[in-house]
Amino acid sequence: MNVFGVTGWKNAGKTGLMERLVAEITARGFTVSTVKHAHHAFDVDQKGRDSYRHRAAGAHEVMLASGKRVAQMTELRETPEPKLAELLARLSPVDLVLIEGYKREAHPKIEAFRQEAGHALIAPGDPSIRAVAADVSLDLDRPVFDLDDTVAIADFILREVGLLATHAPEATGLRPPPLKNDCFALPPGVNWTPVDEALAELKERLRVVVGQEEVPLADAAGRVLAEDLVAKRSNPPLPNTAVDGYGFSGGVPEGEAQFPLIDGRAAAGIPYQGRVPEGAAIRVLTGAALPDGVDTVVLEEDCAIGADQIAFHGPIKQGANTRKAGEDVAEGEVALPKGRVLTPADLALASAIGFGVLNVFQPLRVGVLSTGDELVEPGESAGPGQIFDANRPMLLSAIARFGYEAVDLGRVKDDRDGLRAQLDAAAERVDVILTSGGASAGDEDHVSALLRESGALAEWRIALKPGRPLALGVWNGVPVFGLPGNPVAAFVCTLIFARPSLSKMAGSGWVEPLGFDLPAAFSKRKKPGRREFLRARMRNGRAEVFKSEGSGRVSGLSWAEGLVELGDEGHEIVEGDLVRFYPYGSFGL
Ligand SMILES: Nc1nc2c(c(=O)[nH]1)N[C@H]1C(S)=C(S)[C@@H](COP(=O)(O)OP(=O)(O)OC[C@H]3O[C@@H](n4cnc5c(N)ncnc54)[C@H](O)[C@@H]3O)O[C@H]1N2
Ligand code: MOO
Repeated sequence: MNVFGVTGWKNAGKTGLMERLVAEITARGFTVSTVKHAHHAFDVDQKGRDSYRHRAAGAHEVMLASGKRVAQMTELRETPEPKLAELLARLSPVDLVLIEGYKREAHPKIEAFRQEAGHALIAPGDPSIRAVAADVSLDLDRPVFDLDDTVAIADFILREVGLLATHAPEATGLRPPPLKNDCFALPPGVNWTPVDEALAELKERLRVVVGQEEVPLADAAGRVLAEDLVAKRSNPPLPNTAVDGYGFSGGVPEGEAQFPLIDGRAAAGIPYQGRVPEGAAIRVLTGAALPDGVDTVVLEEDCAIGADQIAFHGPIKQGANTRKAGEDVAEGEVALPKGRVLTPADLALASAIGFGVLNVFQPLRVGVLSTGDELVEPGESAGPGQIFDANRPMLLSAIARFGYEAVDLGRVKDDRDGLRAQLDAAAERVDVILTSGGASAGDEDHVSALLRESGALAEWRIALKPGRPLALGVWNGVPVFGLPGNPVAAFVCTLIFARPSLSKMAGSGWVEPLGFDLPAAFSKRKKPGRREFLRARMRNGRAEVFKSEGSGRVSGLSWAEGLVELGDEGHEIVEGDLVRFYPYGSFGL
């Protein structure tokens, strides 16, 4: 049963909060029960009443019933107070049990807090307190709600116990709270952030931003498991035969062997009901559950088969040609971990262990927006100073390849109000926004300016080529990756920074590309202090790089089949030296 507590000191507003929560949550269509811990000698009965007299006379339990309600009182007398778990077990099933008091029990709770009551907060020393409902603002490592904001508190509790996903009227699913504004803030004083440091910051600060939903198994390929998949059933469920042949009990020594055949057979899905006597054999077909009295099978090709007996040459080991129950997966075993991106083979496994529906994360919706006065749509007519939007189709298709829902947010001019309106609208529709252009600090770099204005920008100047200016911010709770405008820089930043970040936000955890070392087919001198990615491809076992490193040269991205990474330190690469190559496929493309 889902359980959530309301705790707090005396006069902190617990009972009022309980009352409002019960009203709010039942109004949303859930059934709610409550448990309250009271002081020692509480009594709901009154002296002189019939029920009181029954008790006083020594009854163990007194049940009082009418057409409207039933009350059951248990006199504990000398027996110890029942534990909370025992009390919960007595309640009829409901969607949620709210518990008032029971501070020391480990169930998740919200703490009610009123400043004027004059007590210290319990939350800092008690991890079971998941949030605080207070009449003042507090600086805490947990969510703090206004004590009177019953709607938000109810949302929080329902989300915590997993009820928002299935019952929310909008059916938007279980949605975690938005990311905090400061989630991309860089430590003060940092100017050029090394790539690894930037990645470590993102890995540390980002978390899952999507809700959960249930989907039929057949539609689950590519989706992200939202919980460990625990085998409901062993695979195989019963010991069975791996071949078509004849089953009997025990091993057979070297030499000729004969077994009388009994009537009947065992086939997959059609078990043999009786017991096979010791010394006799029975016809079995691949996949059939082993009948009682059978633990070994001889292949039919190895047998001479008569009307009522078989003969073959031993030896045959006991257990030969059979599969043990659960030899593949045992019931209760975690077959696939939470966060797994489901493959076709995983669907076979999930089905084999008893699942028809899977609890997955809702798809991450990633919006892509291009910025720049100079941009026109691909294929349209372009003036002399105009260029075709190359980034948007590239980024949208990369997002789709990563397995997310790519949302085309179009183009926006270098105009702050227009961009603001676009971001506002986008934040309603998507979980993450990727913009390109306007990320550095020029007069027309409105993305960084706006994010700065919203107070949630970290302009990361990354020690990276290409892709130096990366503006990270949070717009109305939605993370924004302000990618550089140059297509090569936008692409590299997407693969190196956005991809693992998106994976973490989508529930599939931080991912790292798998590269390998190849002898260079080029030579190059590189200064220390920043990492470089070169457009590259593998030919004849060596890494070739594109003839130019220009960050606007789209043709090189297309020519390449991957990236060569040159580390932060200085390099003097000559042909034949090993360099690290990452095929595009290792980035999920
Ligand atoms: N004074 C400085 N100038 C620049 C710096 C710097 O540090 N100081 N950094 C340079 C680097 S490195 C890059 S990368 C770019 C990134 O600048 P922005 O993100 O502000 O991008 P824009 O200026 O808007 O555009 C740069 C370039 O890319 C073209 N572009 C933009 N969007 C698209 C698109 N959707 N499709 C195709 N091409 C696009 C745009 O026309 C520009 O040519 O800043 C350098 N400058
Ligand atoms: O990021 Mo810029 O493209 O390094 O040239």
